Amino acid sequence: MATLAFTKGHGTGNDFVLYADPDGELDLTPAQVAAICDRHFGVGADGVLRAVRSRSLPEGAAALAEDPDAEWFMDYRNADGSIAEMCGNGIRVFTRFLLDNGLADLSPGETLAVGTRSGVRDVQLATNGFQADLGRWALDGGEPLVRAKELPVARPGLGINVGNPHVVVALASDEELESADLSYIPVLDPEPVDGANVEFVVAADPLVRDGVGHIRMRVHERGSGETLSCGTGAVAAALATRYWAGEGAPNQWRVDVPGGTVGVRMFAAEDGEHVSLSGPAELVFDGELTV
Ligand SMILES: N[C@@H](CCC[C@H](N)C(=O)O)C(=O)O
Repeated sequence: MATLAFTKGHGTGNDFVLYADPDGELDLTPAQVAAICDRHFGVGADGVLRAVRSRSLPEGAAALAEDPDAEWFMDYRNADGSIAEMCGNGIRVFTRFLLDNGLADLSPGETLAVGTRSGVRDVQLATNGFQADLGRWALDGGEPLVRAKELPVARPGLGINVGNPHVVVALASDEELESADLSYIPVLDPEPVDGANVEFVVAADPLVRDGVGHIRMRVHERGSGETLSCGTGAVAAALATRYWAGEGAPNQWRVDVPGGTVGVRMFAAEDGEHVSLSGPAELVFDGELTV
């Protein structure tokens, strides 16, 4: 038995249990993660974020090779204990956790390099919290049909990879968005080998105002179920909507999710187009667990 000092935090309602494990001594099992995330018998969360020094875990070697400044690695687990490559809301909450615990510094205009399983991601302070450069993205995963409970017909989705896999589906109205029952896992046909997070999106009316695109979204996350927000999902949803809107569609987006609002921006970088995500990050309380 060990004592685990943890912090509960969230980004637009996507909530996490965070703990510092600088030397990589407390790698929770999938069953332990699932027990901690259980909303009735545990702390309750959509996932667990372990702050571990990149030099202290095998995946950290690739992060340090990519950027020697990536001292900290965000070891992310979904609520069911499964590993995911990336978490867009998580990286902002992770950064807040590092800063508030004196484990890292970040001044305006500076960048904090964070190791993740999808590569090193650069985080900066932003007016609404933090902004993370999620790097390159790809139309990847085809166009599976998506069936969700309470939606009358199957819809074509669009597969997008932003470090982790997503399928984005356009719905016709807010009524459709609200009536979808996401307590059931959406059925994808064909089913991606590694599964996918599924985003249901409705365009605001007007879609673009003052050069900023505006959409509303709900999500069913792989390994966590319906959540109040998914940062990488918001990024995938904005990318898919821009793709569907065609030429002239904006590179800046506001994405409303049940837990709040995040911002998405597409921009040119040396190695091609990158996409960034901005939004709030809050730490709510500290506690101790016996694991
Ligand atoms: N909530 C996250 C995404 C977490 C990982 C996802 N469930 C997966 O399995 O890929 C976000 O804010 O991006």
